[in-house]
Amino acid sequence: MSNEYKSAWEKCLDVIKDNVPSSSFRTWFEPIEPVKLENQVLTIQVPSAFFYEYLEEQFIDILRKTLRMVIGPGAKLEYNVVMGNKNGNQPYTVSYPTNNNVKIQNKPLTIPLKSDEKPTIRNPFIIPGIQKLQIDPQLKPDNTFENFVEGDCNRLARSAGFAVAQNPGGTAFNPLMIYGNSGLGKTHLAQAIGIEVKERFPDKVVLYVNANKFQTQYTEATRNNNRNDFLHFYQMVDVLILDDVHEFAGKEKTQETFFHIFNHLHQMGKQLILTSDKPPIELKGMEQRLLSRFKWGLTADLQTPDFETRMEILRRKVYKDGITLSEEVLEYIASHVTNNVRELEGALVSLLAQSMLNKREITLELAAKLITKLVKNSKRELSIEYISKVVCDYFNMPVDALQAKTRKREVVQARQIAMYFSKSLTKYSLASIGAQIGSKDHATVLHACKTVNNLKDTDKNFRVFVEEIEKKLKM
Ligand SMILES: Nc1ncnc2c1ncn2[C@@H]1O[C@H](COP(=O)(O)OP(=O)(O)OP(=O)(O)O)[C@@H](O)[C@H]1O
Repeated sequence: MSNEYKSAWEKCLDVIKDNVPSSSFRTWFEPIEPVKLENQVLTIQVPSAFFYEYLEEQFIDILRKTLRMVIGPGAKLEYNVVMGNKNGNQPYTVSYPTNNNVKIQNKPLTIPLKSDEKPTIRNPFIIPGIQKLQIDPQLKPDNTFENFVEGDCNRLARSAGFAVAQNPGGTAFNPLMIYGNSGLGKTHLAQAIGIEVKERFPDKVVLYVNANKFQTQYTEATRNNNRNDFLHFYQMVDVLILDDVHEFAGKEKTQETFFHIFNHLHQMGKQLILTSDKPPIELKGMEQRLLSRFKWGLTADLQTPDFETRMEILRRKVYKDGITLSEEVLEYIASHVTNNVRELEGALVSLLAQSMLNKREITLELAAKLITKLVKNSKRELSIEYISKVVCDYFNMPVDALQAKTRKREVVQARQIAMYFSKSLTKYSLASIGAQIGSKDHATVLHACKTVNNLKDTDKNFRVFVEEIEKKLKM
């Protein structure tokens, strides 16, 4: 008698298993625990509010029919939803009835709340007002394969990406990790895969998110006790594109959460696409178990495009914008802006803007004048490694000294200056800088920046060091 609820639920599972895809069964039914069966009301426990909603939204018909078959025509379902506790870590459960008598289409995507509870946040990408769970993939429509110029610099990454798009989750390239310096097309290529998947398989759930946004969402979810919802949301995605994964450096909790999402998706045969500014082996401040997973699939780099590829990128852009430009002007741009596709596009845009503003034809002279200025003023992308090297050279110490666990005054000072310039001259986060310089946390970097600012104001010698290093860095 006491185990009646268990055997009833097992019978239900036998029926459900034959009627839903096996991946759905594993995700949405295996985690359910039967709790009790009283007066034909079966209570089941689900891990989150989101889980409850999803079952009600997607599986209510099969649940209802199965319960009636197994328990009888008067069968009803009730949920115990596990909630995070606002004041501590102990989870607690809240009971919800199923919407047995309510038409699902009319049911809003919210749960009845106790008066003192704040509404739980739904997943951040759902398009409001649409009842069926739909996700805006967050892809920029121009970032297609068609608009991505192929060259020796990107051939491997592009073909791997294309293969993944034909058969997401079904190739050996899982995860596909695309890495390369800034402005070389990582985001474009990763999104091209997403766009192609959506075109070929419109029902697949594709999602692009950059690491910073993921981190912010995770922090919000933790603050609002919605971590389970957050996890479940990401675990539903078929193709997850995570851009700039190096931004996770030093963020242990976020890495841990992503690790679970990664494992779940990979196990379920879902596709992961990651981008980074470095190959996994050079990523600092990342957990080893995460790095080893990054290496499971294919790691492909994007290199600086050669002259021909740069010319083709310019020609396509000019053609797309309906502008005519002489080959010699294009050649001038392509031979002077060499490191970065974003800068190449930027140079072209500035040239067009100048010519429109001054109502002047774009001649080679105008191009030469503008590009010389642009190249001279273009801020070189500084890396944390480069900054560390310049600082250590200045103080005549080996660059490894910054990583040493020492409190020697000169090392601490050099480390603080390297942190200060990394914060002011790169777009890395405090956590990422700390992870790369001496494995410190974000608070240490913040403290370093404050200390350097203070000493610049109060200590003349120190100010001279900082100014001289700054000159070298900006040379
Ligand atoms: N092979 C290419 N063909 C056409 N356009 C390209 C190509 N590579 C890059 N681009 C264009 O260059 C610009 C910068 O590319 P993207 O933003 O993808 O670079 P990224 O490597 O992700 O840079 P970051 O690391 O700074 O985010 C975009 O406008 C993109 O469309």
